[in-house]
Amino acid sequence: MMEQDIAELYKLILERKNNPKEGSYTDYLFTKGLDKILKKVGEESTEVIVAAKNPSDSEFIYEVSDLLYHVLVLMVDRGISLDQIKQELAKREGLMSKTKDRREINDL
Ligand SMILES: N=c1c2ncn([C@@H]3O[C@H](COP(=O)(O)OP(=O)(O)OP(=O)(O)O)[C@@H](O)[C@H]3O)c2ncn1[C@@H]1O[C@H](COP(=O)(O)O)[C@@H](O)[C@H]1O
Repeated sequence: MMEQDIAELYKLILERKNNPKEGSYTDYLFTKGLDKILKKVGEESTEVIVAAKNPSDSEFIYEVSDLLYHVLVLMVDRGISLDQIKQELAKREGLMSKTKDRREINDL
């Protein structure tokens, strides 16, 4: 479900990139360009770090959502798809399980 929602948001952001919509914040970011998007990713990352130290779950969830959105905007701007991230993670899954097996062998 979560994966689907993120894919839907990615698609909508991509749609904004391809068909700019007046008044859209996403469009504003694409118009400002990469440096502005990077600044937002930096700011939102800091806000996640601050919120993580605060006991309020709702603030943390809010800031993670902001960061996630801005990272998706960055990916679209750089022309990177969700599938490319999935492939990288899947590759690691294979590598990690091999590393784990090796560790288990060394532990014998
Ligand atoms: N998920 C988001 C989302 N998360 C955060 N934001 C915006 O990110 C901004 C973060 O707030 P800040 O105070 O840090 O920034 P700001 O002062 O508004 O603006 P800056 O000048 O600092 O960039 C807010 O304006 C939020 O509206 C988002 N804007 C859009 N979306 C989704 O993106 C899709 C496309 O929406 P439009 O951009 O409206 O077309 C829709 O599904 C939206 O729900």
